[in-house]
Amino acid sequence: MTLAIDATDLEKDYGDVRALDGLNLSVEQGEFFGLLGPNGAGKTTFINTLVGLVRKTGGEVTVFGNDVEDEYREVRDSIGLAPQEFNVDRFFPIREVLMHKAGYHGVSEAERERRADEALKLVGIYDKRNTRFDWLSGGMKRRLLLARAIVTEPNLLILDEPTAGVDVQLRHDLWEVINRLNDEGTTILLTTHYIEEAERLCDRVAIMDSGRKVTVATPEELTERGSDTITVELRDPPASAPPLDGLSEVEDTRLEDDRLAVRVAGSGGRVAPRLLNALEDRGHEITDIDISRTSLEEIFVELTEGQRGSDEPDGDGTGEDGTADEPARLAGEAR
Ligand SMILES: Nc1ncnc2c1ncn2[C@@H]1O[C@H](COP(=O)(O)OP(=O)(O)OP(=O)(O)O)[C@@H](O)[C@H]1O
Repeated sequence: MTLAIDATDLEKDYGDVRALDGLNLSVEQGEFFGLLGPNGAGKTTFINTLVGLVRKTGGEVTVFGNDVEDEYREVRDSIGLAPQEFNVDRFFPIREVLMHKAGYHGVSEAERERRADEALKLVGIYDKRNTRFDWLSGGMKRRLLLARAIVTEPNLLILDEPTAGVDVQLRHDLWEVINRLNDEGTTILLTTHYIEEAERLCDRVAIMDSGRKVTVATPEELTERGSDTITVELRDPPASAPPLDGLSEVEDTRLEDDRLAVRVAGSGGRVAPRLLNALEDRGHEITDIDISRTSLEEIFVELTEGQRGSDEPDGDGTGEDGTADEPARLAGEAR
């Protein structure tokens, strides 16, 4: 099957700044694909290259087999984009904004109205249909961006930080809508700094840094790459940590009072039974056990931290859009 997105050795220079540095990335049709990376990794540049807002410097990229520059029209008609920035005609009632958008992509007049109403209902702002954009609340503006992206019924929906700065309820509402579209067959490309979002929604994620792909994997595969810590409480703790030579996964053991913390490569759940057996064989009585997993967030930091320090922080404790940084956001965003 033709790939939804296929980028080969993609490059983009903005003067001296190399935003995409030989990016190779492919997204299957029907996938829910996450694009993660610290600020300045090149995510928005990649998206803008797909939709024709940025001209690539080198390499190739196709969307459903169409070259993004030579077959610009076909590509643009197949994509719905909800951008990071609010770039909407501020003075028009939002229903008209959606109808203009549908009209631009060749949707008939009667159909435009139906599509606009359907999209507004889907994102939950139909009662605001006659309100102009700049009179909407921040959360409603995010909903509108999604409505505008889906009004053309695109095969590929691109969401550039769709939930930046929105409250938990709205985030969940948006996830529901996006998930439903994906279930119905729409390919989704999502960039986000919320790790929970990527973990929950995405079939696969690519981690980008400095214009390159660091890795592509399912969220589960990524967390498997980390270390888990098994903490065991012992009734009569020994003076020092017991040797665990038979367990090849063990990376480190620490004894603090009656608690033995054992760091293991991969899944702690898989190692725990053998660890308990080994300890019992040595005569230790176990009174409690706890397994803590490495989070995807920690893996992300590990994979991208080599690049830290190359960007200046934005200095005022807010992201680009002025929304407050939150602890759950990924490294890079909260710097
Ligand atoms: N129009 C532009 N002119 C010059 N440099 C640019 C332009 N747009 C982006 N850049 C630079 O290109 C690099 C990649 O930026 P990009 O916005 O693609 O990153 P990003 O991964 O989307 O970041 P964020 O997570 O902050 O949105 C950065 O160094 C940025 O400063």
